[in-house]
Amino acid sequence: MTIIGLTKRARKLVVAAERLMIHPRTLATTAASPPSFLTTRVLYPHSSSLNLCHSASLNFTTMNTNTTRLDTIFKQKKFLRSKVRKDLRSMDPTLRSQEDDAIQSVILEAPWFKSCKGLCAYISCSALREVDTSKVLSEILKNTDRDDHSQVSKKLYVPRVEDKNSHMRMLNISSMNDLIANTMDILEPAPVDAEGNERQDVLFADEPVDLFLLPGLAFDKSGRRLGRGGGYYDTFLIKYQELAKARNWKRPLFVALSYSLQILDENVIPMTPNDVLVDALVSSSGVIPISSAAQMVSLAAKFSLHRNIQCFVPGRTSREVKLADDIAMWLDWLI
Ligand SMILES: Nc1nc2c(c(=O)[nH]1)N(C=O)[C@@H](CNc1ccc(C(=O)N[C@@H](CCC(=O)O)C(=O)O)cc1)CN2
Ligand SMILES: Nc1ncnc2c1ncn2[C@@H]1O[C@H](COP(=O)(O)OP(=O)(O)OP(=O)(O)O)[C@@H](O)[C@H]1O
Repeated sequence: MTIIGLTKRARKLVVAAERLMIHPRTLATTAASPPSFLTTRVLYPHSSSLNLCHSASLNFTTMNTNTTRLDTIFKQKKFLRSKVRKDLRSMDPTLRSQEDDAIQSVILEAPWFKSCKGLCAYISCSALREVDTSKVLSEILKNTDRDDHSQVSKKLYVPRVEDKNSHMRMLNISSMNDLIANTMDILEPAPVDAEGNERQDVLFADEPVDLFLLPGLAFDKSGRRLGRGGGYYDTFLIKYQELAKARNWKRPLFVALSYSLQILDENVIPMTPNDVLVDALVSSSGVIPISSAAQMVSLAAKFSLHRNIQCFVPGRTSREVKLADDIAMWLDWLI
């Protein structure tokens, strides 16, 4: 890739990134047109009768139609969840463990992970057949404990379910001993630590997090994510996006962890306007960047590698090396 070629491509990405910063990444605001399944006749069963309605009953009919449409989407989600759960249950344990290791190695080596200073991650639950996060978490916590600066020390927040109305908090932990099993048998932090101090809630922290590592049942390469149906994550991600916008913080990267069998064809995962798209997927084959923000990160990583090689190419002029340095700095600033 030439430097000139890179700047042109990078410029396009900046425009895309600016658009991304203006619009939060919910399906309602980012999709140029509704996904095909939202416009099919199946989901608009009463659309032909709408024209015949008296205007006074139009609102009621529209509400009814929307409810029917949502009901259908939730039914489709439920059906898909059962299918993926079944596939996960019959996944070969050796393959699962290989994918767990590969996914975690990809994360630990990723520049966006190495450089991140704060993140929200889930505590994987083997009974739910979730991609394992134990190695990633122990790397993060090892670093917090030892204060060994071989990598950036990271502040870790993990989920705690507060009630059944999709209310979840992300609380700071510094050790796996801070966790206890909840009624769903998922490990989560108690609201107060051993000294009786309230744990820090990421929504009240002075510093932003750069990254979310997200669980889910199914994903696709356009960023759709099917959760477990509680609405906890979508509600939280929207709240965090609003907070970041109000504080003028850079929006964190939303990265979902996925076994290969959980990556479905595009347009198969039904979506509602409240569903939040992810920026990237990590599978055992590597990172799949989706949003322009994620593509920019991946581009910067590739360029930084390219630059390191270019600096040592005999015959490279100091002007070219300087230009490469400037672009790398510019990309660092941008992402
Ligand atoms: N590890 C982890 N922690 C998490 C989540 C998650 O998905 N994974 N959450 C993400 O929201 C929140 C908790 N939400 C959850 C929602 C459903 C189930 C669950 O056990 N679902 C069963 C089916 C239950 C049913 O339908 O009756 C399942 O999926 O098999 C667990 C957690 C917060 N913490
Ligand atoms: N038929 C329905 N009508 C209205 N709301 C529903 C219906 N079925 C489920 N919900 C609610 O919609 C919310 C979001 O459900 P959704 O399927 O988007 O969750 P999810 O994306 O799988 O979960 P999460 O965000 O935790 O990963 C939940 O609070 C759920 O209770």
